[in-house]
Amino acid sequence: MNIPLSEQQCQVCLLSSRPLSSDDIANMLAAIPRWKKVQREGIDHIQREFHFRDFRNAFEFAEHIAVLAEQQDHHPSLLIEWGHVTVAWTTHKINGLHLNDFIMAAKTDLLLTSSG
Ligand SMILES: C[C@H](O)[C@H](O)[C@H]1CNC2=NC(N)=NC(=O)C2=N1
Repeated sequence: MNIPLSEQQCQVCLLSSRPLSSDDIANMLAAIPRWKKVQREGIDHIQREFHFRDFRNAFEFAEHIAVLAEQQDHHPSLLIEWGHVTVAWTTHKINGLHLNDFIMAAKTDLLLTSSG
């Protein structure tokens, strides 16, 4: 029985780890349907835009993500704007997507419900 992504912990990613294949990415995106695969400078990321009523709420949500990132030692790209936070995950060490990125995306979605 698979453990939900949001309940998994990020693993140590080795330099020798290979980025996920397009098929793997497509399969794993099914578990986090609000996220989409994008390219930034030719590198695969998974990205989602969250909407809030103002800047303060956007900033507070981003703060929760920052705490999570420190806990898991896996860090996002965050764009914080009035009413919006755009979150993107990739694994810099391998210049591509890793299971850790999907774990963090699922944990990010959970923050939304817990941070209200
Ligand atoms: C030394 C530290 O563990 C590494 O630099 C971690 C930090 N956070 C990270 N975050 C992301 N997104 N990718 C990484 O490769 C990464 N590496």
